[in-house]
Amino acid sequence: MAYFQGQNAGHVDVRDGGLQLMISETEQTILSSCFLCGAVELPYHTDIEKKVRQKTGAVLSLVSPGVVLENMALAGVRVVELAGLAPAPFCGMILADFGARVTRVDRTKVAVAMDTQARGKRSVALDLKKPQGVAALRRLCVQSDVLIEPFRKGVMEKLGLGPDELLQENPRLVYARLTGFGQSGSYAKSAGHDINYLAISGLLSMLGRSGDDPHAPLNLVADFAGGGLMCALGITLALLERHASGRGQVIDASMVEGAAYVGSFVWKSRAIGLWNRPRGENILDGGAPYYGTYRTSDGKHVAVGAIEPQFYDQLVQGLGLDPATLPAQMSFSDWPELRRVFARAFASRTQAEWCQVFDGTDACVTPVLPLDKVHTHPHNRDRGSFLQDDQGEVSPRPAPVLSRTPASPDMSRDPFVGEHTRPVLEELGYGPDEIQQLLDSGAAECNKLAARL
Ligand SMILES: C[C@H](CCC[C@@H](C)[C@H]1CC[C@H]2[C@@H]3[C@H](O)C[C@@H]4C[C@H](O)CC[C@]4(C)[C@H]3C[C@H](O)[C@]12C)C(=O)SCCNC(=O)CCNC(=O)[C@H](O)C(C)(C)COP(=O)(O)OP(=O)(O)OC[C@H]1O[C@@H](n2cnc3c(N)ncnc32)[C@H](O)[C@@H]1OP(=O)(O)O
Repeated sequence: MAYFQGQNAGHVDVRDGGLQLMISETEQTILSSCFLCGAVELPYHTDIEKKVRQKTGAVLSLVSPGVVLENMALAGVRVVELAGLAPAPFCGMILADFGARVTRVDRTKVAVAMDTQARGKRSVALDLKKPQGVAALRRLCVQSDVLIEPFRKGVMEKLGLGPDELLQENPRLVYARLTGFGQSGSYAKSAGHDINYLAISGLLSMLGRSGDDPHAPLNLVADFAGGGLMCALGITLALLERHASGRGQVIDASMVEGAAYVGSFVWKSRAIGLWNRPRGENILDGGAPYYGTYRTSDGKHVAVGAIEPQFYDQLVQGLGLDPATLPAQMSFSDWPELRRVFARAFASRTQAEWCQVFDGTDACVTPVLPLDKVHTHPHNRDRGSFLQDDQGEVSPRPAPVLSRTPASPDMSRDPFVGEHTRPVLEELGYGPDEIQQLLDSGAAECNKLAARL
């Protein structure tokens, strides 16, 4: 534990292998591994935080008289994310939020990155159809802990970048393959998107209103819950296991299976009769009048989840209804009538008025908030559940919150394609002439932020 008592730090510079803190005229070097372990007391300085976080994934927190440098959970983990569509970028963002250094490999000759989940990442542009581009990626993977590849089965093998090759060169590599259908099976080489994977998982057949066709909930379940998030879990598990074995492994992350796994409750609760009615007529799929949404007099909505009798009683009371005049809560055949009674009641007041009635009770009634209102709702505001980045964009904070080493997402602007090609190639040991040759051949591309005219 290195202390610098009471100094007003000049600034910090992070070099490979340690932190160099220039304090007034004295330069102090804190030798530590890249995996900054433990805590280091440092005098607080405004720009230290951003530099240290961006370079090491460690987070500074202000304590008197200095700051404590705590690693984020994934500090020191080096991730290569091959640019793909929504799921892989989400996986990369999760890892970056929790301290990993994520380098996204973009295609060259691409004006704008498709990655809208790019915070905290670096971007290198390599043409993997050129041998030098493949060679650069191989060198990057040798010096990395994780590779996330978002392509259909067989693409990486065609490029000579399959698991056999890369794990041969780096046996510690966690090689994550995020696909829709997995690395085997008759659909393995087929194109698809979230809704296709959700359909094959079985879950889509359960989603939708009574009498309507199956309806996918955005592209949340297969792409994100069963895809990017499940892949991040697999990577974390493999990294944990590597501490014991010292070896990497291949992760076959199929979004069909990830979505189905997320939905295990549906399979596991059929025996208790939770899903034995047609789609949209069960308790949790929109069938029950006490588990759904209702329009209020101002055209907004409230969500009702009053399942248990003791909560249902508070719902009825808050609505000002006489229980004696209502059919039994679990009388399936009376659910349409009960829904009409609730709908009439909710339509008599505004959303805000119903919040005054139900906030603080156990009636399980909450306002349906639009995206641009969630961060100002008192509950979310008090917890800081949504963040505003340097560009003013609001988005969810990383979850879950770790008490001692919480995620600290980088709130600066997203990288543009090829922004970090040169520094990354230098880190890999390429000299100026070699880098120039890569650029001249088109195997790599460096881009600078276009001047704002
Ligand atoms: C529902 C979601 C989809 C969300 C995506 C949307 C957010 C966006 C989709 C379309 C966008 C809009 C559109 O682009 C038009 C506008 C453009 C404008 O600029 C912005 C606004 C737009 C409206 C734009 C807005 C949005 O961005 C969109 C709406 C999902 O379900 S995503 C999940 C998809 N599935 C998977 O990820 C499973 C695994 N992957 C696959 O199965 C396949 O990759 C996939 C997705 C089927 C695509 O197949 P494809 O044939 O295209 O590729 P692959 O077979 O994987 O092969 C990759 C080839 O690329 C080569 N390659 C890769 N990296 C490099 C490199 N650095 N250099 C050179 N070459 C490279 C690789 O070698 C492969 O080449 P080959 O084909 O020759 O082997």
